[in-house]
Amino acid sequence: MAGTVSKLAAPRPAALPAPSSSLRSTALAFAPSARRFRVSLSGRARSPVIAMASGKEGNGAATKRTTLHDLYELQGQSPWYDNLCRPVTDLLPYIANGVRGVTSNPTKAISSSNAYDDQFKQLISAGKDAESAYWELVIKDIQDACKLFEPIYDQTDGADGYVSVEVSPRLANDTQGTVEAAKWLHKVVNRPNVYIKIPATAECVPSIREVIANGISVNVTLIFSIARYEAVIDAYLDGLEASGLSDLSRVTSVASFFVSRVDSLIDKMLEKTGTPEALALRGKAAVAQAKLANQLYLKKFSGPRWEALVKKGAKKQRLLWASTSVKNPAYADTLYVDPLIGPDTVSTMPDQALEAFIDHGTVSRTIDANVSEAEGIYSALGKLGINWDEVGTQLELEGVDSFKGSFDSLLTSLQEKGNALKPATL
Ligand SMILES: O=C[C@H](O)COP(=O)(O)O
Repeated sequence: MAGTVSKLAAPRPAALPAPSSSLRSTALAFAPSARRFRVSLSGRARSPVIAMASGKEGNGAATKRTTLHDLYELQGQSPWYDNLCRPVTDLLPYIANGVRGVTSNPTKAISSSNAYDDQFKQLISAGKDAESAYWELVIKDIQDACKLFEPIYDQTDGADGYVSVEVSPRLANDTQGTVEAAKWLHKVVNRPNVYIKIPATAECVPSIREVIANGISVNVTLIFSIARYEAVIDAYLDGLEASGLSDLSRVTSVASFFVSRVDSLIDKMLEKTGTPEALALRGKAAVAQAKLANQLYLKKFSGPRWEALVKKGAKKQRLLWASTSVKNPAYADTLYVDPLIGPDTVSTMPDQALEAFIDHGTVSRTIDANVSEAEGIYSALGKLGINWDEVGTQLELEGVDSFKGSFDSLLTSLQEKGNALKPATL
């Protein structure tokens, strides 16, 4: 059973094109009852969706229309897939089922799969060191994925159909290093629909401004608080203004606001407080803050300053909901998707969230519903001692540390693997 479309759903905006028929021809019949994740030949956990896409269970039937198509066509929200790994052609059925962009985590992809082994061996044999080899593996995936999403990018005149790749997490506190890395990555990937991912750390907010000013499209990641989100929007606006470009239509950006991690941390704090009032607010902080972020977006992308940029073709920096998979099994599995639906937004979902939404998500405009309730929750949490800026700082530190940690450990393991290969191959 596909998810239901709300009777209140707005009519499809005329400007939004239907999914490409060529993309939709890929066979996939989603089976909501097929909950088991399988292990593919590459060793990576695959969802039933992917298994069918590989042809092992596909029946060659026409693509089934899903709630993902409704999400975009009825509500103007772009569903993206929060997972990019080899073979990149595994993305085709996702695209056919309504996915319109992809966020990547190369460290996770490479460390959990043996599909990179052959290219890695070739690179080491050719004399590359482990870190150069890492970037070549990443760049190949990103270029291949960009090609798959190019039709969406073209159909939407550069508004959608992006593939996002991060600069080295080791640079998360290095303003100029991040600028140089972003320029390099943009140049070597050399695709119009790549987003260079830069973290919203205090040090990298100026990098965002600089990279945008250089005409490079950016996915700003690791945003956890309203205060930092406002600084990110300002960096985007400043960068557009500083660019000197007469046509701003090809410099775009998404602001990745992390959702579930906010609840994970605040829930713990509320449990520590332990009062009935505190306990009643568990599972409510993340969505409330996200709704308020959207209010800020509406305010900042309006008025004379923004209108002057629109005259030069500027596109709004869309809010992208990240960290959308539910961490507390007691919560509804679409908790971080259903209440955050609205126009000109993106929701990037890993397999579990994507499948839950296809199966029983509700397509209805929710992002600007119950805003005063969200304000009430935000302020009640403040009165209970939750300091939103401190929550943002803690989550940012944890996020940066975790990305750096996995990057470092992958590079160590690639170095060991490379050293082990050398005697046999050189
Ligand atoms: O979209 C964001 C990242 O993939 C992180 O998600 P996560 O908070 O579920 O780890």
